[in-house]
Amino acid sequence: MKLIIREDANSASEYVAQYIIHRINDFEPTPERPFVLGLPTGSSPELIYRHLVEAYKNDDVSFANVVTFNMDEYVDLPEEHPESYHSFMYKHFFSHVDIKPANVHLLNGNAEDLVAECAEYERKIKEAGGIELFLGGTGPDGHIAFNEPGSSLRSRTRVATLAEDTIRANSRFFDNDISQVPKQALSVGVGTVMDAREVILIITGAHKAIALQKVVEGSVSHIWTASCLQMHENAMIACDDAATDEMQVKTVKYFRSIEKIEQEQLARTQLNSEDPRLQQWRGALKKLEIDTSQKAAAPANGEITPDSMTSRLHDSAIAIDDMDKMEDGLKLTNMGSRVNSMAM
Ligand SMILES: N[C@@H]1[C@@H](O)[C@H](O)[C@@H](COP(=O)(O)O)O[C@@H]1O
Repeated sequence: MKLIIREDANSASEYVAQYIIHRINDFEPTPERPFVLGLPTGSSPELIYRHLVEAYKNDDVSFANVVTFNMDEYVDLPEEHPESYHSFMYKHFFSHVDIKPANVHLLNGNAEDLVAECAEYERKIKEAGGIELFLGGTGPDGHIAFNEPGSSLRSRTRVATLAEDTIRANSRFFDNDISQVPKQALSVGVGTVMDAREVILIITGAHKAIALQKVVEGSVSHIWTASCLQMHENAMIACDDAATDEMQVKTVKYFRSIEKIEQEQLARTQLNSEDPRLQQWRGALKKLEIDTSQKAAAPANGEITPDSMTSRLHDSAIAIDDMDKMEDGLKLTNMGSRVNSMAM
């Protein structure tokens, strides 16, 4: 599992949005081979949707060949209700991008036969070739989708009953009136999420700190269902500083160091592949010869001073055959300043 930590919710969300954009663009989806994206609702992903919409408006990404499957929907709440997940998705995302309505999939919490609706949803996911990337959030009790504490880690799409904590947390969307919050929902299962080829969770805010700690540092458990990610081979959690409040400093440092090393490696790879001047420098270095016969004699007292080192460097005649043909900035004497300017 990867843990990406950013200063605040906005930068964590921006990171996730950029990541999704790269994944879609690299995939080069077509109508025959669409990118299949799993999507969540909730306040945490709102900022991600805002960044995705902005990127679409800037022509950085298209959703024309993206197929989506949402995680969950309340049971018995009319689709047009402002707090239904149908309304949420159109309000924050679908209405603002070029996604084709036929490519959007949301569970129907008003279906006559809810069990058949769930089975059909699983069938459609399979028919679409499985989910390439499932984006999710988590509740303060560590649930993923509506897989409340105690849900089987192999569960599939089904009717789920909301836990007291979730009803209380979601009452903020229903005039803080617990009695208005639906008590059941249709939800993809933990197993459905785990089948995705990649899973990303966004977890932000100090109120999610215990959940994040349990999910990352605790054991895999059906009580904190998002901990299932520990068993996924391609999972990432993006969080803000506040959400790491309950984690061990050692864990936070470790995940930060992984990201730092990856960034350094990436910068090096980009430098190698993109800068033709570096290739030129490499080619020249291969021809580097050191003529030790011309080295200055060691001082009688054997002491090596900065002065004697400088003269040795000159005398030892580092020869680069085509040095004259190189751009000035690439000559060894000038490399120090170049490396900094090329590194980022
Ligand atoms: N079923 C949804 C979850 O999928 C979501 O992750 C959670 C967190 O929501 P928020 O981001 O608003 O805290 O809310 C609901 O319970």
